[in-house]
Amino acid sequence: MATFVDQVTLHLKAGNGGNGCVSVKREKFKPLAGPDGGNGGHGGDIVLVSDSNVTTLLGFHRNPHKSSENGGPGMGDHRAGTNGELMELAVPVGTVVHDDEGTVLIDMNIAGLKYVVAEGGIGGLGNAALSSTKRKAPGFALLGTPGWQGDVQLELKVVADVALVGYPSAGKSSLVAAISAAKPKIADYPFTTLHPNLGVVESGETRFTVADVPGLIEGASEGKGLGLEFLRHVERCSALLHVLDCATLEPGRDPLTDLEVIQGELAAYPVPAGQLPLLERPQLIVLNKIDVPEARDLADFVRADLEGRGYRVFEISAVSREGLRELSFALAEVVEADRAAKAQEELERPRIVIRPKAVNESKFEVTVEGGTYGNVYRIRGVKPERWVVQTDFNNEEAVGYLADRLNKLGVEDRLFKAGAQAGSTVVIGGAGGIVFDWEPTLTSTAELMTAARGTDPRLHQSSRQTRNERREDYFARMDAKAEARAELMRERAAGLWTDDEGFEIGSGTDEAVVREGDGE
Ligand SMILES: Nc1nc2c(ncn2[C@@H]2O[C@H](COP(=O)(O)OP(=O)(O)OP(=O)(O)O)[C@@H](O)[C@H]2O)c(=O)[nH]1
Ligand SMILES: [Mg+2]
Repeated sequence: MATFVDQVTLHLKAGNGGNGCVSVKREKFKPLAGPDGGNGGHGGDIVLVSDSNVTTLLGFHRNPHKSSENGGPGMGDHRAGTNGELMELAVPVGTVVHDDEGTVLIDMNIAGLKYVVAEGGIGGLGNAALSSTKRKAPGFALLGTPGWQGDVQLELKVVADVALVGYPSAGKSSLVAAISAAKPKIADYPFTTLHPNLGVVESGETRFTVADVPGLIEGASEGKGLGLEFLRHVERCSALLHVLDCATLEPGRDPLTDLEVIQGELAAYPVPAGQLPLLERPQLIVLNKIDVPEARDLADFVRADLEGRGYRVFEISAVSREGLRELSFALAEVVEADRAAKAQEELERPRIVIRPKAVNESKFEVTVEGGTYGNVYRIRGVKPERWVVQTDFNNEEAVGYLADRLNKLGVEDRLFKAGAQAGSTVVIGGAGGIVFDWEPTLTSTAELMTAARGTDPRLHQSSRQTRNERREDYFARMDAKAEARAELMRERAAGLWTDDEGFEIGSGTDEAVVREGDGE
């Protein structure tokens, strides 16, 4: 399917985000008048746009490397860096986008779809934006993150404006060869054409594509021959061109019967939702092989009949090239009209923008991997990984800020739960992620429970009571109190009792006991 399925691998590099700026405002009598470093600009996205005026991926074959603009760096005096310009790449309607593992990212099956295929990097915050009541003049700024970089595959299954349909050996391949520069295989046995061929026709100002496909036979819609396979490929054509063989010697065949059989097959073909049934599209008819005298007679004979049914009819010969000019002009006209109609439709339809599916950004995973020097705790997650990229590790304040952010997200707690201790090896990110020795910050719960290096506090829980032990304690206390109370009562009855604090001891003391028990 070499010529029909157009495939190209794009090497994309979206713009990087600009770095934030560290700057302190200086005034004449106020040398340190607060931070004023501006934010870096965002890198430009690379966006695919399905456009019905584009018919091939040819342009990308010649130029598969695409990169969008970087964001500018932030500057002093609160000046933000410029955002990188977005790059739009127009692709034909029907382009299917795959990632480099072959997973379909999107099928750009209608005009006007926009798909962010490579996201630009995020601009880093400047120190002005990072200042808070706690951190009045940050001595650091965030770095811009790199834009998405990688390969995607574009695959175009259908680019035919005009689909040539007809019986085997009607002369479809010959016709494509005659009106375009395509050089399909031509032979006079059935099903010569095993794969669809595509030819580009230039007629006046108009450039359009014609698809030559394996011949149809009766029963094609039920799977006979190669026809059905082909029909899948012309689902999106704007017009059908029936190629009728006027020189066939096969019994039971003549142009009118052939047309009816082919139309019967086309009618039975289920087009996908949202697309016009094949037979409701413009249909033109060529009566081929009129270089053969009997064929010309037959063509003259059936022409009126076909025109009477409302078709535009062209008598041609793919061999002698008779009638080809008029045919090309007529096809160009039909294609132009269809494009104009589609363009109008596009104008009326709001553009649809599809972003790559949003991952849950605040989620992250901690996994434990065994290593030569003990366990390695790996953190994977959009946010932690981005924050690392944004951090200038030469700047201690910036590293401290990273630790704060990770802590706030709950990374420390999770590390602790996974069994990490002070000094454990922690990696943020996949291969090439940053590696560091973990030092829990003071505010994390981890710190509260952290024990000396080499011990695990959770293994030493003997000092904590079990439920049963606490219950025994409780009853023991109860008994002691009851005993003490009984003793006091005895003493009071004996007139011996004096209370230091002046409280009357009576049944009310029970309350205190109950309240104490609540906490258990
Ligand atoms: N005399 C004459 N022969 C033609 C003409 N067009 C095609 N042929 C012959 O018809 C035979 C079949 O032509 P193809 O172009 O392969 O026909 P096809 O419709 O592509 O056939 P399939 O691919 O099998 O469906 C070949 O031998 C061609 O030389 C024509 O205008 N005049
Ligand atoms: Mg052919």
